[in-house]
Amino acid sequence: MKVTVVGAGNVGATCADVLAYREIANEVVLLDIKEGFAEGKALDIWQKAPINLYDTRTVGVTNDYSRTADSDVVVITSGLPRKPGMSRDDLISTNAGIVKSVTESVVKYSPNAIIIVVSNPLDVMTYQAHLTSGFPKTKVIGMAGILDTARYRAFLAEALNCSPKDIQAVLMGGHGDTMVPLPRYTTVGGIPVTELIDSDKLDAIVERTKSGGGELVKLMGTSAWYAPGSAAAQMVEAIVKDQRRVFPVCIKLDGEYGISDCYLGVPVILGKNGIEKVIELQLNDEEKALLEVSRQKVREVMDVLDNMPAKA
Ligand SMILES: NC(=O)C1=CN([C@@H]2O[C@H](COP(=O)(O)OP(=O)(O)OC[C@H]3O[C@@H](n4cnc5c(N)ncnc54)[C@H](O)[C@@H]3O)[C@@H](O)[C@H]2O)C=CC1
Ligand SMILES: O=C([O-])CC(=O)C(=O)O
Repeated sequence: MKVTVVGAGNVGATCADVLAYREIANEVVLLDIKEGFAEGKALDIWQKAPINLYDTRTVGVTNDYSRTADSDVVVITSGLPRKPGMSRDDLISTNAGIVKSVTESVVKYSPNAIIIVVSNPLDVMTYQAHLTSGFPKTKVIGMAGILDTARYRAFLAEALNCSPKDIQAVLMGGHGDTMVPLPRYTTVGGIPVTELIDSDKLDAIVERTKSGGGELVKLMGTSAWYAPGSAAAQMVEAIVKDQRRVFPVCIKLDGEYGISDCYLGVPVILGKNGIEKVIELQLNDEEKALLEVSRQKVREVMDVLDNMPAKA
């Protein structure tokens, strides 16, 4: 299996590293526009192989897409990260052009790839890549839900003083402050979380999750990369090993949840064909209302893209 990661910055290099040391792919091509940058990162990851004992080949290239030819999966992380004081949506004018040009080059050389978008604003950059690629919607998907649920699970594990491994959760909606964590679908070793924690504490964790990306931007001056890079690698793994994992993933909705023509995170089964199935939960009225707020927010940013020149 061959995987390309576009963008050798913080998230892209972390993703490539996880793909390599966990031997998720046979070959990982890391590509960046900055001369020598991806070559250096890929060489560094390769030089770690004798220490960490893996044999995935990592190759770095500067903008040479011919080297990415026939990739099974392509992860797009190229684009600006936000700085303190910015929202993810503020990145749209720069990142839409980057995601568009990268997608054009990717599809030229890997017409059968599954594309995982990471660049922000995530839901709308998934829209951009879907539009530009012309691929079926099951093969152009966005990474956010695994990261957002991981943050939620990590916060819960801390509050309950238990292993994060035992916390199962699902979250829906856009990758922004209107995301919809779902306590009703959260369990700890099979026990409903609501039986283990006060509702005030749970509400505080839900709120912290929603602004989890911003918390890290404030601390570091740029956005997170360890958990995002690992989350993208986990999606690649589900696809290349046809694991049929159940994850929240951003896709285009066409009637599911009563929503059409919008890119949002929903639980899916992820396997060798990309999205194998969208899982439709029986949301209650409160959850439906929260999802509708999130849909409206993403739709507003999709409209911004729709009004940008040459979006397709
Ligand atoms: N979906 C999610 O949950 C997350 C999304 N992100 C997003 O991922 C993106 C990358 O973040 P970082 O890796 O921290 O940024 P970074 O600045 O460390 O890396 C971005 C890389 O993209 C490269 N690049 C720019 N234009 C390019 C082009 N046309 N072709 C190839 N490479 C190009 C840059 O040279 C740079 O090396 C940002 O948009 C960020 O907001 C970050 C974390 C989580
Ligand atoms: O917060 C950001 O800008 C990056 C991101 O999407 C995240 O870490 O959730």
